Amino acid sequence: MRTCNILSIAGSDPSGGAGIQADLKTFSALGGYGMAVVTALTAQSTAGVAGVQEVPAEFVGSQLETLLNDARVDAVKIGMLANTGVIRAVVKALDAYELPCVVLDPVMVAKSGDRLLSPDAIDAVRTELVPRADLITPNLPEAAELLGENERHDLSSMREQAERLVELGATRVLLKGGHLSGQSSTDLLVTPDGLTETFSAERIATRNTHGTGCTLSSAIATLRPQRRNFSEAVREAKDYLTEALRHADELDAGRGKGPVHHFHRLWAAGERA
Ligand SMILES: Nc1ncnc2c1ncn2[C@@H]1O[C@H](COP(=O)(O)OP(=O)(O)OP(=O)(O)O)[C@@H](O)[C@H]1O
Ligand SMILES: Cc1ncc(CO)c(N)n1
Repeated sequence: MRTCNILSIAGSDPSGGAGIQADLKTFSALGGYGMAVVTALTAQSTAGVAGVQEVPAEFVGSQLETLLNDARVDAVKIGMLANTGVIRAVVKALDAYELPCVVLDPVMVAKSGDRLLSPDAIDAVRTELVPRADLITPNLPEAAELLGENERHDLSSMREQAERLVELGATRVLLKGGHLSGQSSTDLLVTPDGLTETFSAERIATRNTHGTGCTLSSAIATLRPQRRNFSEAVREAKDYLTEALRHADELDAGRGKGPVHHFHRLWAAGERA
């Protein structure tokens, strides 16, 4: 099978734990070929975000047009978009090039608490981007923001919120439970036929969870074209993330909330030997 091209449209995280850096590592680790359109530079470490320099929307559009006039793309992962202008440039490209397998991580706030999306851009995410995605992967605060509701922390309310996000126009919703507490870390997938599937993994006892959301959405985007359906891709993406979390404490990438450990599965398993 030919190698899949996976495009990340996201912000840069110099610490390598989140954003395009995490996305590209994930694409490679799972056998994809990574491409990246940068929407914003952040001055960021494991300790937090010191500043954001947004890429002008026209230049995001120019990056997309230049790339997509040349390259075939099998799946897209969308992360930090910063503002409404950038969202519109991305929407334009999604429509013009009819991009397949769009996984939208509606990034709003970093784990450190710093804002990565202007509050006045939430409406454009909700009305223009959510309906164009094949899958959205909000965490609990992002789901609440998109719905204009309070944040909920129990599985039955999560299911109701995921269903309301489908009513809002999302094709599929993976509502992530990383912000819950307990022995396991559970995410809920609601599909277009209204079915809910639960994905549970052992909760790894580590403070190094920087970029878990970026890693999960990128893993799903990489695996979906290589698997039969989203359900299989999500299951395997979560296994990959849990393994990356299990090895996170082996890294020494800063003194704050460190990144998860991406490693090349094919090489690690000796399959290329
Ligand atoms: N300690 C943990 N052990 C196992 N899985 C975890 C843990 N923390 C988060 N996860 C999983 O990581 C994925 C991302 O969830 P989370 O809700 O933390 O995303 P996020 O807040 O968008 O992440 P970020 O903003 O750091 O990119 C989910 O599949 C969640 O279940
Ligand atoms: C650039 C970037 N994208 C996404 C996240 C999500 O945590 C982050 N911290 N930084």
